[in-house]
Amino acid sequence: MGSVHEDAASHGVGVPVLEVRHVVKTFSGGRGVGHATSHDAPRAVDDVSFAVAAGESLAVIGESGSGKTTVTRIAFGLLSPDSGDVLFRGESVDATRRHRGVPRPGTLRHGVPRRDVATADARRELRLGSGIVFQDPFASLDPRWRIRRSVAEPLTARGIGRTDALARADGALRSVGLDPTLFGERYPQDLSGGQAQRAAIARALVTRPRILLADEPMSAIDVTSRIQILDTFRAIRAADPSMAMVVVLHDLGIVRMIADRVLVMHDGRIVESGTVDAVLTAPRDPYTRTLVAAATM
Ligand SMILES: Nc1ncnc2c1ncn2[C@@H]1O[C@H](COP(=O)(O)OP(=O)(O)OP(=O)(O)O)[C@@H](O)[C@H]1O
Repeated sequence: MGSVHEDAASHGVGVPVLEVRHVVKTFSGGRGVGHATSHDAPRAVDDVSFAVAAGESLAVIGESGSGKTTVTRIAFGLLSPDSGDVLFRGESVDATRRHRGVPRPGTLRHGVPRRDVATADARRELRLGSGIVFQDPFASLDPRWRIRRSVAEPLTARGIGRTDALARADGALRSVGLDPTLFGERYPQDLSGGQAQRAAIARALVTRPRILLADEPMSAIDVTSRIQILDTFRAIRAADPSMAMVVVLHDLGIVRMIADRVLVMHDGRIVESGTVDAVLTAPRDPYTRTLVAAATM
């Protein structure tokens, strides 16, 4: 494979956990009706490539509407790209579209191109091997369920027995600083925003994912609880140094505290990427300079 993105190559060892290659996404109401309306809409994501290595924490920053949520949703299999590919642990997740109509000799198995079988497997692996934390913690916690049950649910959904799953849920709650005897039996509405976000993180971690996505995990949380969320992210990285993280953020101070590397997006493209130190202390791109200057005002 000669086309591994330079970020992955420069970062070093082995196959990246997650790799995004030349991803393009346009949102358009007019697609599929025979008009060329999709050409009129700007690309929400425009030829974006990046890779995340095991143990690495990558921050994605950029102004509102720059494409951060769209590209990370594509990377984590929540949305399909128009073109490009996503690889989870070296296996293509989005190859079906790219290779459709170009069956290579010997790729048929029971009438299904083998590529499609591999892609379906890779999609499943991505789903099982990733954890996702959203901006609003209450969106990922069922209001009818006690916290312990919500945290255990990704395990019971994978066929793990209830007793085992609840014991592991208690462990996950402890790992985010929530005492399971105090919080496990509560309902989400009886938690503060910060506590609920930590419970949502516990739910994302309970399956021991290889990679965690957090999309603006602190923006719906009051300022005092943000410190606890920040500490939680640091603690979970320390507890599992091989887990990779992708965090969409807008606060550059937080980027410094929890990320190793940063991607800066602008109008659907990556305008700059590198180590947090390099990008935030000596930004090369004019747009990044504006962001950094605004943050230090
Ligand atoms: N479902 C959708 N339908 C139409 N347009 C969309 C949809 N989702 C996103 N967009 C558009 O795509 C572009 C990128 O949006 P995206 O949410 O990825 O940006 P963002 O950088 O995450 O912004 P924010 O920081 O405000 O969350 C924006 O112009 C947005 O309006």
